[in-house]
Amino acid sequence: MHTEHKNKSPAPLSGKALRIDTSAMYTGAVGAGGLPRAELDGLAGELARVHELVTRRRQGGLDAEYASLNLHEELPKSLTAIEAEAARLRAFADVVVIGIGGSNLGAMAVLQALAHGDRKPDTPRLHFLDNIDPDFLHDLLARLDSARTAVVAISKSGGTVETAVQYLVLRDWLRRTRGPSARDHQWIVTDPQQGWLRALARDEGLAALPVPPRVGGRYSVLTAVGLLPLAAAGVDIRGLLEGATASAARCDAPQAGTNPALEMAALYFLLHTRRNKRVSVLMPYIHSLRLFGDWYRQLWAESLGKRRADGTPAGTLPVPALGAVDQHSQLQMYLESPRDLMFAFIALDAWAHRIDVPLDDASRAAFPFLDGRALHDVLDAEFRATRQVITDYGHPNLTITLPQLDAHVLGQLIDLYQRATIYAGLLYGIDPLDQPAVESGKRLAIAHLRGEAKGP
Ligand SMILES: O=P(O)(O)OC[C@H]1O[C@H](O)[C@H](O)[C@@H](O)[C@@H]1O
Repeated sequence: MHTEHKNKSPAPLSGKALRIDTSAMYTGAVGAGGLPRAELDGLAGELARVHELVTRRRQGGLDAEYASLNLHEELPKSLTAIEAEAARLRAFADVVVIGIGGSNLGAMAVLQALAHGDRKPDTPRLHFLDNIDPDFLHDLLARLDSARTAVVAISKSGGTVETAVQYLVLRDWLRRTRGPSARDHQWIVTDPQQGWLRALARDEGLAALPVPPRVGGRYSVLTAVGLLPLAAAGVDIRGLLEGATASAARCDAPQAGTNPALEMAALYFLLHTRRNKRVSVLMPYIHSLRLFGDWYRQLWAESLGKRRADGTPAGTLPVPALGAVDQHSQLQMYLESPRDLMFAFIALDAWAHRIDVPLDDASRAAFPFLDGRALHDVLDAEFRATRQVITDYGHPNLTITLPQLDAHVLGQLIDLYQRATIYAGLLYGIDPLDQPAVESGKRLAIAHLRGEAKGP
């Protein structure tokens, strides 16, 4: 498979590692709203316990309870199969990817981050369908030529109703327009044994890839769920997994000082439970990480938004934001209204392109401070200024700096957040892998469709 990654010699891992600066999470930087370092030190025993739990629960590869933490080791075995299906998808001009929540947020985030919405040569256009919107779907179908369109239905459970209904519409469209060859335009990614989509793939002999049974949707971007559409779009999926591998190795220690995922989890947990910081804003200063915020929101919210054994709520409300855009939208409230916020910024060291601000005499007179500056200088100044005022207002914050934006670094970022989320769940004493409350809503929606629901 052609990938950028294979065409260049891999950079040394250390040079490509993302950096995490947590200094502004502490009282020294933000005053009473932050943590004294001693409080983190006081959690050392608890962190060692949680680390031990994770180590135990991830033993056994894909059969482990925490199989999602083993994907960087296990998925390389499946890459040949994933890449073979991706190569077949690349014969199409358009690929409609149907899936919702964990079954599409990761792929959308990675694609936006690495392709900026552009299409690489010889790759299909990807169209993601998650929400049900008859008008949107109507217009999409009106634009597509079924002869040149493939459909990929992705659902871990294989029965999510939003995904099922839209897949049925697309399948019907393919059957009406392509007849018996409609089959050759369909791909399924789902549980290897169970669910409606798996039975269908079996009965109709459709191309299908498995999602490891013990990997839940929001932890599945590094399985065929994310990797198949991403590989079809020409994303360096091996680079993603290598980045996750580097992060996993880095996040293996039982102490916060040498395990960034454990440290992040501990700081969020302590700031929530001891300083009442109930909202965690993720604010990249990288436009193409906008959808990464949506992926983070599901990961954090569904994993941690639960009741603890003593009845108190676990988890902070994840709020995705985007610099510099949200300086002009949310910053006022961040600064002056609630006192219950903490922030994670994501910044970038090396942009792929330099664009200078071209000044003539009149514009130089209006903006003398822009003389000799490039666009990234402007963004960087805004990032530093915003972080400074947020710090001055007493909000704890950390900064993750990406050396560059490529598949390897993104793989690190994904792994870091997945690990931190699981550690945080265990610190709260809840199960970071389930989502029981969501299931009751699903059951009720079905009752409404059956006409059996009692509510309004
Ligand atoms: O992948 P699926 O089984 O279709 O599930 C899609 C989504 O459905 C549910 O609402 C769950 O709460 C999510 O965690 C999941 O990602």
